[in-house]
Amino acid sequence: MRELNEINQDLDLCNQKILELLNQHLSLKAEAMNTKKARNLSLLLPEQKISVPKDIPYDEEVQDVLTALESAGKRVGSKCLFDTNIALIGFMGTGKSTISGYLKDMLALKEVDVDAMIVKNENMAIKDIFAKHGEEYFRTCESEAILSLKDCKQSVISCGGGAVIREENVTNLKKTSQIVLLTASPETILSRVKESEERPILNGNMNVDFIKELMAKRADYYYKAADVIIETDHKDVSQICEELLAALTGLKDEV
Ligand SMILES: Nc1ncnc2c1ncn2[C@@H]1O[C@H](COP(=O)(O)OP(=O)(O)OP(=O)(O)O)[C@@H](O)[C@H]1O
Ligand SMILES: O=C(O)C1=C[C@@H](O)[C@@H](O)[C@H](O)C1
Ligand SMILES: [Mg+2]
Repeated sequence: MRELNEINQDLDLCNQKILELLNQHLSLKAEAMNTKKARNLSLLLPEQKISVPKDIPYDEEVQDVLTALESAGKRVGSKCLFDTNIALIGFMGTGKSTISGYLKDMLALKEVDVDAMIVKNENMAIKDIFAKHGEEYFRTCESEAILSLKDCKQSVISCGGGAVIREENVTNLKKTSQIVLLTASPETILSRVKESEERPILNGNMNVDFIKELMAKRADYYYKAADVIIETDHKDVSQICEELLAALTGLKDEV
C-alpha cells in the first residue's frame, strides 16, 4: 500500500494538469464563439459533446463534471457575445418567456421572469393580484421587482408586457441590460394567447381589435425603450434567438 503523502503528491500533479486542460478547453470555447461571430455563423450552433463511455469507473461522477463543464463553456461563449443582461420587452404573447427559456438553455444564462417574481413575492397568481388589489398595485409590485434586479449579471430578464409603461422601470433596466423588443402582429398574438386565461388584461377582450388598440397605445413606450427590435411573426424560436444575438453583438461591435 502507498503512503498518503505520496498519493497526495500525485493528486497535486493531476490537479495541475486538470487546471491547465480546463483553461485550454474554455479558451477554445471562447475562440470558437469569436470565430462564429467573425464568420457570421450560427451563434447557437452546438459544438461537439463529449460522451462518457459506460465502462469507465465513476462514469456518473465524470458525467456530472462534464455537465458542469458544458455549462461553463456556454457561459464563456455568452461573455464573448455581450457583457450586459438581456431584458426582453414587448406585448403579451410576443414570446418573451419562451425566448428567455431558450436563451437560458443555449447560453447558460440565469433566467429571471419578472411576472414569476411577482407571483412568488405575492404568493398569488397575476389574475388574482389584479382581481384583489387592482392594476396599480400590480404595477408597483412590478417596479419593485425590476428595481431588485440591480445586481443581476449574465441574465436574461423577461419583463411583463406592461413593464415599460412606467419610465422608472426602463431607466432601471437600462442600467444593467440591453433592451430587446419582441413584436408580433395582433393576429399572431391572438393565435398564441387565445387559449390562456392567465392574462387578466385580455380576459373578456380576446379579439384582434382590442389587441390592436392596446398595442397602438403602448407602441411609443415599447419603441422608445428598445435597443434592438426583433419581429417574431412566422419565425421559430431558434431563428428569433439567432437574430436577437446577431443584433446584440452588432450593437456591441458598434461601441
Ligand atoms: N415564435 C413563436 N412561434 C410560435 N409560438 C410562439 C412563439 N413564441 C411564443 N409562442 C407561444 O406563444 C405563447 C405566448 O408566449 P410567451 O408566454 O412566451 O409570451 P410572453 O411574451 O411571455 O407573454 P406575457 O407578456 O403575457 O408574459 C406560448 O404558448 C408560446 O409557446
Ligand atoms: O401587458 C400587460 O399589461 C401585462 C402582461 C403580463 O406579462 C403581466 O405582467 C400582466 O398580465 C400584465
Ligand atoms: Mg411571459
